[in-house]
Amino acid sequence: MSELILASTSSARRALMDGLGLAYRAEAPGVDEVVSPSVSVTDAVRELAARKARAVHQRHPAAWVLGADQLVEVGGEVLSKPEDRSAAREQLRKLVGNTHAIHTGVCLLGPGGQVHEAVETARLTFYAVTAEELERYLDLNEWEGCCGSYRVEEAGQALLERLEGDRANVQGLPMTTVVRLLRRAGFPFFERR
Ligand SMILES: Nc1nc2c(ncn2[C@@H]2O[C@H](COP(=O)(O)OP(=O)(O)OP(=O)(O)O)[C@@H](O)[C@H]2O)c(=O)[nH]1
Repeated sequence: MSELILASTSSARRALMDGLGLAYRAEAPGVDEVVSPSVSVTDAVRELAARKARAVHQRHPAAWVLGADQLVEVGGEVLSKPEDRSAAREQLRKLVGNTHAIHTGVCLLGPGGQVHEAVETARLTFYAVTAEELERYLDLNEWEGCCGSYRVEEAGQALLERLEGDRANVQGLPMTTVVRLLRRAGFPFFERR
């Protein structure tokens, strides 16, 4: 099977792929993540995942390349990664006591131009916590590098009242879907090394 490359700088995405046990390596996509504001949030993550995969696939056309992109949607607003603590505070204020959607686009490009792609959505409801509790959570710095300013697999799970969907999707890769795409592409699992 051709080499598998994860077109990502995300440590959370690497951790999820490590768990799968397939041989792969990661490479930064190096693309700008700007899309037209007129594009729907699901089309935006689909396009950006494909853009990241294409950028790495152009450098390694004989490989399989997996790209992903994630955005949060709440009250009609789209959130990505916060620039700083105050931006993270603003994001979390919108999420607490509310239900938001996390959309993740994934795109798997193959050596012969094969394309397998999907967009997965999870819905999360957060407890209505006090401003003081929110400051304590911000002090943990879990907001850094995270779309929506929280980490569902770490202390941020204490904000989570209800989750509908794939928990791995919230972390950065909807692994149920990633496995489906990899199986469609013919990847063998549980190979003896
Ligand atoms: N650990 C963790 N990371 C999260 C969580 N929610 C979102 N993220 C991260 O937030 C980031 C979403 O932003 P993206 O623009 O899709 O990805 P990125 O971080 O720029 O990384 P690239 O794949 O290189 O584009 C990803 O790195 C996700 O792994 C979470 O609950 N836990």
